[in-house]
Amino acid sequence: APAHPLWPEIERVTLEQLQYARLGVEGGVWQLFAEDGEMKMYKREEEVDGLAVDPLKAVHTVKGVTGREMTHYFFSPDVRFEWETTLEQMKVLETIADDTLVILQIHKRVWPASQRDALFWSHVRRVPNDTDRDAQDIWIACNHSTEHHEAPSNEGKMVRVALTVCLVCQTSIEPPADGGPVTRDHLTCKITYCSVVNPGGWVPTSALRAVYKREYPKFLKRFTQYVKDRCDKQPILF
Ligand SMILES: CCCc1ccc(-c2ccc(S(=O)(=O)CCO)cc2)cc1[C@H]1C[C@H]1c1ccccn1
Repeated sequence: APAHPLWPEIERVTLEQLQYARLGVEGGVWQLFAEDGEMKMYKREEEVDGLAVDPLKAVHTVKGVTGREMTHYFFSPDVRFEWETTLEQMKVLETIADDTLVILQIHKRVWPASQRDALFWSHVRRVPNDTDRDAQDIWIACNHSTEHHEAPSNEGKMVRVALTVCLVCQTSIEPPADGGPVTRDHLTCKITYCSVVNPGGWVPTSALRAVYKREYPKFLKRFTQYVKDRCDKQPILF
């Protein structure tokens, strides 16, 4: 593993997020707040110092793509502006490895919140499926707030959010009955997207919850459609 000061935290948080995502939405603590076809979005209403920091968990099933493809496009900074509509600026501050970056993002102002930025490490990895041997490997992309000497101290111009986000994907293949080649029609990707965003500065709780209710379903729907469109007619990446 690369000898980088962040590496132990990246390893720990990524594996913690994988376990957290795999818990699903049991326990009756998750409140379904949005549904669109296969996509189901849940939240828990929590406040930290009077700030709404509502953990979010979404589950979705997408046909025709693999978990590797889904997490690749989520991780890749080169395509982020294609699907992330709330992004205003983005800078890769450090490339720790080809699967690990430090990124500074400035998000568009989302009324009534003032403009915010997010500084986080971003990591993507394949995790062998330890429960079901003949299943495909699991892929996880994880973004977690960090400090970085390269990040311009925005002299109080911007409020910095704290976030932990993961996208966990499990691919299944239903091989064609006639023994023919596996095509995208035989692929199903089960996705769990988890996010906890601390807005970093006070936002009216009801207004922030209205923003989440509007932005998160739009975000996940747009992102997954973007990946389907990108992968269509392309060779499958397992
Ligand atoms: C006051 C807080 C503003 C605010 C800052 C940031 C984010 C946010 C940042 C990163 C990620 S991601 O999943 O890592 C994809 C890479 O961008 C998702 C969400 C969300 C909100 C809140 C506004 C909500 C929202 C939710 C979903 C998409 C966009 N915005």
